[in-house]
Amino acid sequence: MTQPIERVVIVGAGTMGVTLAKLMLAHRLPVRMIDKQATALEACRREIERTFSEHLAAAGEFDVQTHWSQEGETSIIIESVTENLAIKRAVIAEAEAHCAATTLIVTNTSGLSIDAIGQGMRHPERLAGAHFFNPADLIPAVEVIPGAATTKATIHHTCTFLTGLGKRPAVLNQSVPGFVANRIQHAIMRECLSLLEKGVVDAEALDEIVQFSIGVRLALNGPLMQRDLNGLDTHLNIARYLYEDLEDTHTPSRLLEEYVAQGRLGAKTGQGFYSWDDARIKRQEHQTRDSLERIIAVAMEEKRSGNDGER
Ligand SMILES: NC(=O)c1ccc[n+]([C@@H]2O[C@H](COP(=O)([O-])OP(=O)(O)OC[C@H]3O[C@@H](n4cnc5c(N)ncnc54)[C@H](O)[C@@H]3O)[C@@H](O)[C@H]2O)c1
Repeated sequence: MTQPIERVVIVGAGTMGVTLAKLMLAHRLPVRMIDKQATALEACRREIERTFSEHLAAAGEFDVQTHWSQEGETSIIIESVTENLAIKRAVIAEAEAHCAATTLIVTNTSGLSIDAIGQGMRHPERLAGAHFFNPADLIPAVEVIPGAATTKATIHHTCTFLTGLGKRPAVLNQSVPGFVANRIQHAIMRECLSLLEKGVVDAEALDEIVQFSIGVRLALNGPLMQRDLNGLDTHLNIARYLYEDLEDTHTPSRLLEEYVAQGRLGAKTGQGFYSWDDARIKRQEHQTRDSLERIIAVAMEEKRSGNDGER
């Protein structure tokens, strides 16, 4: 990136938009937040002021708008609205109408097709997926996804921007539904739900097994490096007898459908796999953020000290 970034325009002041704004502001990038809901913008402003002090917002580095303004060429636009193709397309069309032909536009979709989101764009070559993880100001990885029309220069620009934010961009070769992280997360959850449905294990025991075995190992090594260390012949021997027994349903689990139909949505409704009250939620949120920071620091230190999977 040769020119300094004039402003980062974040569209969608929801869960992700707020942590994206924190990330940009922590790196001293001016932020404009756009959301059609004034209440979402107010909540976002309050959270930003709480985090960075009122001084920052007053200095004009952060502003909020319900409508678009014309943006300069060196702004970057991050689309982070509701995960709905029609809404995202409409937002991208508005973005294109309010920026220069070369302005970088990235979408934070969790797994919708980049080509489908970019359909109808005048300049689809400057659209890329940049899938952040929640909270975006903390989690290092960002999946970078090209569409069929995305140029190499756009991917390079996206990665340079992300690296400048202290992120670890990882580029996919093509866009597939769910990209990499959500495909793997859902493959794991499909098996977890199947094990619960079959009564093989209870929720507490399942979480205990996964967290303190695969979980702690994955914090330090990706699954492929971990398997290299374990031996691929051993993995193959297990795969030969196990796969015929693994869950391979093409529809969401019955248990999950039932829970959601009953309003059992997890912490936000007080009941999911576990029971939740406000105190437990607060404790967990605080503990998770604090612990994540420490785990990330350990994982980064491991990488720095040479455990980086040279091929
Ligand atoms: N929540 C996560 O853990 C997570 C993680 C990674 C990526 N994502 C992705 O990030 C995106 C946003 O997710 P979220 O969890 O922040 O959603 P959210 O529902 O919390 O927020 C979405 C915001 O978009 C706004 N919006 C909707 N239509 C709009 C429009 N036309 N113009 C302007 N604003 C509009 C809504 O008012 C709302 O404030 C989604 O694509 C989601 O898949 C979410």
